[in-house]
Amino acid sequence: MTAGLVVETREIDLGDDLLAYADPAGPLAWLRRGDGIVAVGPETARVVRVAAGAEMRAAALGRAWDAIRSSAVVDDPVRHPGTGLVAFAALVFDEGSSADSVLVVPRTVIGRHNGRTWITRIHDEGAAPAEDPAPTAFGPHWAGTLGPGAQTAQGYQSSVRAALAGIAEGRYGKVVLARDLVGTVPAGSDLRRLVRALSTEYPDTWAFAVDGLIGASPETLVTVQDGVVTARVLAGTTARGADAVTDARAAAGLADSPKDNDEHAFAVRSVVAALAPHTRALEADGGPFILELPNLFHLATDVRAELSDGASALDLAAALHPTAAVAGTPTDVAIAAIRELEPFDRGRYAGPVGWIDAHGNGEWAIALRCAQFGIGEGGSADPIRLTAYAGAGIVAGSDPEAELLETRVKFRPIVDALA
Ligand SMILES: C=C(O[C@@H]1C=C(C(=O)O)C=C[C@H]1O)C(=O)O
Repeated sequence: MTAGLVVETREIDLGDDLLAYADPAGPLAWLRRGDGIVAVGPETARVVRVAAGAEMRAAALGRAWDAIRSSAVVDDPVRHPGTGLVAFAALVFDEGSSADSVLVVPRTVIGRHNGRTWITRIHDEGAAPAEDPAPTAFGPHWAGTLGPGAQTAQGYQSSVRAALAGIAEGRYGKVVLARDLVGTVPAGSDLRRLVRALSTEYPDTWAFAVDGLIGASPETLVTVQDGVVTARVLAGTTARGADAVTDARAAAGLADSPKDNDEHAFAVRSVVAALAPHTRALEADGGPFILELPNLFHLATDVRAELSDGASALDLAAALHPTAAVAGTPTDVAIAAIRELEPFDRGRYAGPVGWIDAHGNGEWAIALRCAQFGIGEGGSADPIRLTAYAGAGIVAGSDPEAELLETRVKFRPIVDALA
């Protein structure tokens, strides 16, 4: 193990756009309505990758993070969640995935919260701290291509029918099935443009970019801020209407749908059960409310609690994952059904993505409405490959065609941003 890290946070004035400081080829960012944290440039202080193995990957990352933070010397007069030593991370959905779970400590981080902006410099003991950061102009606009992946539209509907048979046989109550789209973006594309487009178009989501996983998730897996824990459960979805009348009808239909309310109740129960051992004064909103996104409506429930055992945001993300919103119920049977019915590896899609600081604060979303870019995979002249994913919860009464259409609407943020 190398020497510890030296960390220094200071308040500074920054322009409006934190993304302008990020690495165009591999942005590292977590943003919502302009607030959040962004790594300056490509340089990192530590990168931990965990491949499939005997140990749960979140536990391995947690241990690595404990070692990094316990040997760090931190000077942080700002003392705000996300200041001081901080890491971005993205974890795989399925422990058996051939993708890595990853934790990245950048060399320089800038952040903004409620009008305060700061910079954190992180370097090895004895090394020089990073220079003052400078924004770089965005590269030219680019467009990507996207087409069918391993799971075609036909294949998806067959998998939904197979899941309905599994539900009818009583093997599981709910399973979330996804499909994939694959494509490319031109070599040298400024990927910050995608992050910016997603965060502008979908302001009520977490826009994230971690190790090539880029998306805009409406679903908060968990946040921890000075001992307060929150989560936002989404399950139950319908596309927005084309005009005011059909839009209102769609929202009312969702609110009244027994199928969607059942599906939602499954998901809320799984979150409450996972948080209960680590919290007290756990409150889930009375009934679900309708969350309005530009492309669809979701049934949503906000959960809030006080941390009772000192668990970190990463610990809680690991305890919560996979929720019924992205796996199904019972969890282990649903995971087995996903392995059988999805002809691709989810990688980090539907896994936890977020950040953690040295005090255990953090914000984590479920990696939805996203694509994994193969940054650094080919030569610098090769197009960058990407895989996008979207899924839908299958319960008794689900219609294969309606579920296919739901995935199409969920792809829209990424598809539009690549057009
Ligand atoms: C699986 C996805 O979304 C999840 C499934 C939902 C549903 O089935 O209604 C709603 C929100 C998410 O929890 C996805 O976006 O890919």
